Amino acid sequence: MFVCLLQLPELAKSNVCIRDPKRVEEIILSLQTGGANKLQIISDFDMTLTRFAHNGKRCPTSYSVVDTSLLISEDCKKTLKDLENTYYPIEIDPGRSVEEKLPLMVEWWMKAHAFLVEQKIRKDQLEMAVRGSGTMLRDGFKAFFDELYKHSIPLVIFSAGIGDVLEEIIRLAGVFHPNVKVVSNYMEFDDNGVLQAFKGELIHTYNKQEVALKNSGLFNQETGSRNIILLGDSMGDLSMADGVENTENILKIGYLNDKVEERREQYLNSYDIVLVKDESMDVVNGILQHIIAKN
Ligand SMILES: Nc1ccn([C@@H]2O[C@H](COP(=O)(O)O)[C@@H](O)[C@H]2O)c(=O)n1
Repeated sequence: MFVCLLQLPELAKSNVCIRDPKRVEEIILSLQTGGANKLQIISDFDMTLTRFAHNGKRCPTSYSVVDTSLLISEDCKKTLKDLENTYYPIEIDPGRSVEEKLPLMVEWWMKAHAFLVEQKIRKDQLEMAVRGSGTMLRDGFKAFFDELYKHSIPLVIFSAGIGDVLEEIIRLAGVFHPNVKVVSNYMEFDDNGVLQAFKGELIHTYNKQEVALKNSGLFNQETGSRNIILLGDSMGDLSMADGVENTENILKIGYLNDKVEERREQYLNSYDIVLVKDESMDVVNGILQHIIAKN
C-alpha cells in the first residue's frame, strides 16, 4: 500500500494497514509540530494495551482475570463463560448495528456484575487473581508508559473492563505513573472489603461516547488545544476522544485482533492505522519517538 511513511520503519511492517497514507502522514507531521506539550493519549485497555493472544492462546480481559480465578465458584465460572460465549460474538459481529448491540451489551455487563457480586469477592484478593491470570501487557508496554511519563504526556485509559483489576495489572507491571488516569467500571466494597456492587454509570463497549461527553472534565485536565493519539480495538473505541475540547489533530490507531477478514474493511474505513494481529506497541512507540525527538 505504501513504501515507507515518514521513514518510520515500524509503519513498513506487513501487518500495518493504512487506507490513506497521505492523510496519516499529514496527521503525524501535525502531531510532531505540536510536540509532547500538546499531546494526549486516550487508550482502551483490554486487547489494546494488553495482548490478545500469546503462544496461540487467548489472553484474559480484566473481567476474565476475575471470572477464571480462584475467587469464583466452579458453577459461577461456567455461567460467566456461557455469557461470554453468547455475547462476545455479538460484540464483534460486523453484521449487526451498534443500535442492535447496545441493549445486548448492557445485558451482558449487568448479568456478569450480578453474578460477580454474589461471589463475595474481597478487594485484597484481586492482586492474587491478577498474578495467577496470565494477563500480559503488549510487548513494548514499558517503553510506552515510561516515555509518556518522562515527557509529561497525559494518558487516559478508558476501559469497559474492571478498573480495580486493570489498575492492579499496571501497578504490578510497575507502570502506574502519575500521568495515568483511568476511566472504567469500579467495584464498590463494604467496610470489610467485600464486593457489594459496581459504582456509577456502567461502561460497556458501545457507550464510550456518552460516557466521554458526560465526563469531559476527566479528558480536559490540560488547557489549550490538544493533539490526540487514540488507541482502540473495537468500533466503540473510536468515540473515546469525543469529550476532549479543542482537539486539533487526532490519530486513530486500531488493533484488529479477531475475525480479521470479516472486519478488515470496517476497520480500514474507521481507523487511520490498523494493526492486524500485532501483539506489540511498536507502531505507537515509533510514532511517539518521532514526535518527541523533535522537542
Ligand atoms: N463480562 C464481561 C464483559 C466484557 N468483557 C470483555 O471485556 C472488554 C472490556 O472492554 P475494554 O474497553 O477494556 O476493551 C470487552 O471488549 C469485552 O469483550 C468480558 O470479558 N467479560
